[in-house]
This record gives sequence, structure tokens and C-alpha cells, in this order.
Amino acid sequence: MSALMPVADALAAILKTSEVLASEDVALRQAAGRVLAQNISALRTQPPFPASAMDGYAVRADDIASAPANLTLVGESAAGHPFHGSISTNECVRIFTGAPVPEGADTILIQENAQTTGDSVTALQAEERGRYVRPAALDFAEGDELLSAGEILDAGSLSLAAAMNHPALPVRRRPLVAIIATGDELRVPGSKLEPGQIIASNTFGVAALVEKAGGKVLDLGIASDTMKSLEEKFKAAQGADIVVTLGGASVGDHDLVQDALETRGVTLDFWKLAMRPGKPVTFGTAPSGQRYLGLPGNPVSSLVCTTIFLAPLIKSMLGLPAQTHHQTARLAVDLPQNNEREEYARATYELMDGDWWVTPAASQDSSIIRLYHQSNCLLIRPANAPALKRGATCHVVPL
Ligand SMILES: Nc1nc2c(c(=O)[nH]1)N[C@H]1C(S)=C(S)[C@@H](COP(=O)(O)OP(=O)(O)OC[C@H]3O[C@@H](n4cnc5c(N)ncnc54)[C@H](O)[C@@H]3O)O[C@H]1N2
Ligand code: MOO
Repeated sequence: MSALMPVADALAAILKTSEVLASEDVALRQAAGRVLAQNISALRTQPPFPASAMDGYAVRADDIASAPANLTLVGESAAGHPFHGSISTNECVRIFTGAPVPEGADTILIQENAQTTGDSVTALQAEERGRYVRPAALDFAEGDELLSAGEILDAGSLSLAAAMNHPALPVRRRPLVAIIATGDELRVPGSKLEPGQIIASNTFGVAALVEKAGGKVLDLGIASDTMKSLEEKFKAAQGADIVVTLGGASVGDHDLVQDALETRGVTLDFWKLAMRPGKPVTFGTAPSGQRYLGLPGNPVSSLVCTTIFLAPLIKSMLGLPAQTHHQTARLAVDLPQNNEREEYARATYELMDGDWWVTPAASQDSSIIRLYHQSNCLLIRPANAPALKRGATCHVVPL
């Protein structure tokens, strides 16, 4: 029997095929969660003028230094309606938050500290020069490079891009991932099932993980176990960057995926991985560059393999770091020695007395989707790891 391939070697072979995708311009409202493809500079200065931070009066600090002081009201400056002109000694302008501070003024007297009768304003207290004036370019100046290629666009970056006067941004094209469930026994959720049939559930979890990693899903439904059906699905998947098949990855008599792909000129590497769950995985590249990833049909295996292999491939095609995020936790139970398969055990970790403690689920059968749902991490056990006692430190992948 040939040796099982280490998980790291399979991941390296998959990542070798990843090249960063081209960029496309998208409108800001469509850009949340996308990966910025270029550094972005401000097209304007913000604020573009010294602006008032409060409602009150634009004054000269010297004029109110020995308050109370009497000033003459000579006009008004509101946001969008500036005062055209400048103020002289012992003059002031009514001003509102966000409005330009008129020339000659250097300070805002808030209205709580003023008394007004007609055109006469009495300053009730002195103010430090510059009080409540936001200088021009307090936020940023035209030409400042404030967004960096590789950023995932979020609330802060999108508001900033808008303020910098960009209506759209160049972002990495999202890898298109076609998902094909395979198997005569499969029906869509909501079906009335005949004997021997089950629901094709894997597509939904895999699709959610693909989108979370930054990919775009093309759900091609269910292929039956015939060459004709598989070939039709592969044809429909032609525009995808990655084609994922679910099930039929093993060596059973009804596993036709390999034959169907060979007719498309894809040379598939069939791996038996040193991984639990996720022993049978296939991967290959067509002459067109299209990648094929065959994931095991067992529900938990398909989700774990998506997390460990497919999500990193998508991220690296977006120009993002491919590493799966790990963190450490302490074992809440004793564990026996592991065998030659690196294990990704469904587990629960929680913070207790300042430490994260992890407890594996009672069963690790890769068909039990209920226990995957109840877990919040995968506990990693390296191949041939020694037995561990409660309290030992180990690595988990948060889910
Ligand atoms: N003789 C051997 N048999 C098996 C081996 C082996 O090494 N030698 N490996 C086992 C392991 S490990 C796994 S994992 C499975 C994977 O097999 P396949 O990828 O070929 O998957 P299927 O046989 O098509 O399905 C397995 C199981 O999952 C159900 N399934 C399939 N697709 C879906 C779907 N989209 N949604 C929900 N459930 C699905 C299917 O009905 C089966 O029950 O092979 C072992 N056998
Ligand atoms: O590896 Mo299979 O994915 O153990 O059930």
C-alpha cells in the first residue's frame, strides 16, 4: 500500500497553481468585503477649508480676551453656504457646525457662551485661539496615499474612499468556484425522498465557506452517476476558475469523476491523504488553467477539506495570505496517541479563567453534520502525535 500524502504537501501542490487574479473596478456600494488591488490616494483635501466644529460665532480670539466683550454681527456661515468676505476687529459671523470659518476669524465662540440682541453679540468668556476650528486637511490632504493594495474593504475604508472622492475602486476579481454535487442518491432540500435517497447538503456549507473566503459560487446542482450527466456539468462549469466536485472522490465502482475529467484533458492527481477526515481528495489542472478539486462526499469531510484546501487557494488567488488561522488552547481531556493521519477533530473551545480550553466532540464520524454544527473549532492533532494529558497546549482552527 502506498504511503499517505501529508496534508502540507497536498496544500503546497494546490497552492502552486494559484496566480493572483486581475483587477476590476466596482462601485463603492458593491465593494464591501472585496480585496483592494492598488494603493489609493486622496483626490481632494478634507476638510478643504478651516471648518467650525460647533454652532456659535466665528471671532478673533484677541477681541474677546478680556470678556465680557461686545462684537458686531456682520453675517452668517452655514455648511454649504459660506460667508463671502472677511471679518475685522470686534466683528463676528454667526456660524454652524461644518461651515467654513471666514477669513479674519481664528476662533469659535460657542453659542452657550454668547448673548445676542439684534446685531450685537456679547462674548461672555474668553477662548483660546483656534478653539473649535478644524484646520484644513485635518483628516487628509490631496495626494495622501491612505488605502493599500491587499486591504479587505470594510466600513472605514469605504467611507474613507468616498471622502477621498472615489466613486469606484479597483478590486481583485473574485475566483468563480463551480460546485457540483455527485451521486444518484442525492436530492435537493425540500424533496420528497424515495427509499435510498438522501439530501445533497454539502453544497450549502461549501458555498458558504467559499463566499467567506472571498470566492463567488456557481452552484451547478447535482450530477447523477453517468458520464453524460457529469460531462454536462463540466461543460456548464467552463467559465469557472475552480471546479469543485463533492463525492465520488473515492474508488467505488460508481465514481466516474476521474473518467469524465480525463475526457476534458485534465490530468488528475488522486491522493490518499494522511488526514482525518478527508482521506480521498483529487486535484488537477486543465490545459485551460481551470483547476479541479474533488472533495470527499461525507458531509464533515467536505467542509473540513474546503477549510484546509479550498479557502487557502481562493485567498491566494485574491492576493491574500493563504495560511489558515490557528490559535492555541489547552486540552480539557486526556488524548491517546494519534495514528498516521493528521486529525482535524470537531471540538468546542471556551475561555475559562483566562485560558482557552478545548474539548473534542464525542464522535468524530465524518457523516455526523450535527456535531460539526455544535463545534466552534477544529482541534489539530499532527500525524503520530504522542498521547497528551489534560492541560497540554494544542492548536485549533476557529470555525
Ligand atoms: N474501500 C474504501 N472505501 C472508502 C475509503 C477508502 O479509503 N477505501 N475512504 C472512505 C472515506 S475516508 C471517505 S471520506 C469516503 C469518501 O467517498 P466519496 O468521496 O467517494 O463519497 P461518496 O461515496 O460519494 O459519498 C460518501 C457519503 O457521503 C454522502 N454524500 C455524498 N455527497 C453528498 C452531498 N453532496 N451531500 C450530503 N451527503 C453526501 C454519500 O451519500 C455517502 O454517504 O469514502 C470512504 N470509503
Ligand atoms: O476521510 Mo473520510 O473524509 O474520513 O470520512
